[in-house]
Amino acid sequence: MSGSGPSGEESFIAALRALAHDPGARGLTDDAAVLHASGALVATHDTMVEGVHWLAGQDPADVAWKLVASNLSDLAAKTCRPVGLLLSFMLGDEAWNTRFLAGLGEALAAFDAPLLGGDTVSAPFPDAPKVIGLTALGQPRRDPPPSRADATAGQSLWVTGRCGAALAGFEAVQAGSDDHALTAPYRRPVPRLAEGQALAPVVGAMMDLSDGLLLDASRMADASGTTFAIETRLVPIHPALGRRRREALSWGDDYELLFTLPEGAACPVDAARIGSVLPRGAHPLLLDGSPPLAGQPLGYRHGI
Ligand SMILES: Nc1ncnc2c1ncn2[C@@H]1O[C@H](COP(=O)(O)OP(=O)(O)O)[C@@H](O)[C@H]1O
Ligand SMILES: Cc1ncc(C[n+]2csc(CCOP(=O)(O)OP(=O)(O)O)c2C)c(N)n1
Ligand SMILES: [Mg+2]
Repeated sequence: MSGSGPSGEESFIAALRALAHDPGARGLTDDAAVLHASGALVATHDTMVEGVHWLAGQDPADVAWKLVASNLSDLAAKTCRPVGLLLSFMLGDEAWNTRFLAGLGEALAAFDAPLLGGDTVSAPFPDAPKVIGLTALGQPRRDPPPSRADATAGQSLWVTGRCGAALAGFEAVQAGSDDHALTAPYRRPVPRLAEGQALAPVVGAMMDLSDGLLLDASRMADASGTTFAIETRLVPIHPALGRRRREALSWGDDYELLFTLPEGAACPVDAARIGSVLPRGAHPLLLDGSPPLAGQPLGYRHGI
């Protein structure tokens, strides 16, 4: 250590040590973590950017929670239990770092996810927009785990939860609401880990939603070379979005599971049947029998 007291980086890593109990983390004192894997490992990474994924004034504890939850949602879609997380963190002021650590600790405990390591860097100037990332590793219940490409004609199409819950929460946060039940789906989404694992024996294709049901469904249809016929009235919608169904289906940030089941198979988790898989036609999606109107966004896409 140079200088007198600990740096922001050293203080932050010291605080992280209290959250990194897994022996593989080596007390966050080594160059790298060590995993003893038997069988397949699933790996995913998601980045979050201030102003893109969260509002500047939000509680950093919620930001930490959502970073963990959005990554674990990808693991859930591959039927995994989490076996390790690696955090990429940009330091803020002391209060920001402290609240982030609090939310991180809550999420690690809630989802039984071991923190194994990561990296901590300074911001280039005070109040620079933050960029944070997380890598998540998981062990799937099934090998190979389900893919986005595993949908076949004749299967039924299902989704967990209610679309539009995150948009309703986002608008409430923007409006300064302190209604925690309304804002929670945006601030603190809960990854469908138990559902993903319970679906392992029976599921066909599976993916997690993040960019909006319509865009993600069209990606799954494309990946599997099929067409998805969705009956939009069957999609559960958050009551606050009752009159804005199309937005609820395309805004995104609802970390739910979209999956297919063999025709006639019973669904082992709480989910809604929203349509069926057809042989590939001219379009990836049919909504109530017709392709979506051109020019209306299907979901959230970066860089446009
Ligand atoms: N910068 C990158 N480097 C390597 N692979 C990437 C990068 N960005 C995205 N991918 C890969 O592209 C695929 C689609 O990514 P994405 O749309 O972000 O998936 P998800 O919605 O599940 O996070 C994934 O396999 C992901 O790993
Ligand atoms: C401040 C703010 N504005 C807008 C949104 C909406 N939004 C931003 S990114 C995104 C989609 C999910 O993020 P992405 O990086 O595409 O996740 P991935 O698909 O890689 O899991 C949504 C719905 C938000 N979450 N927060
Ligand atoms: Mg991604």
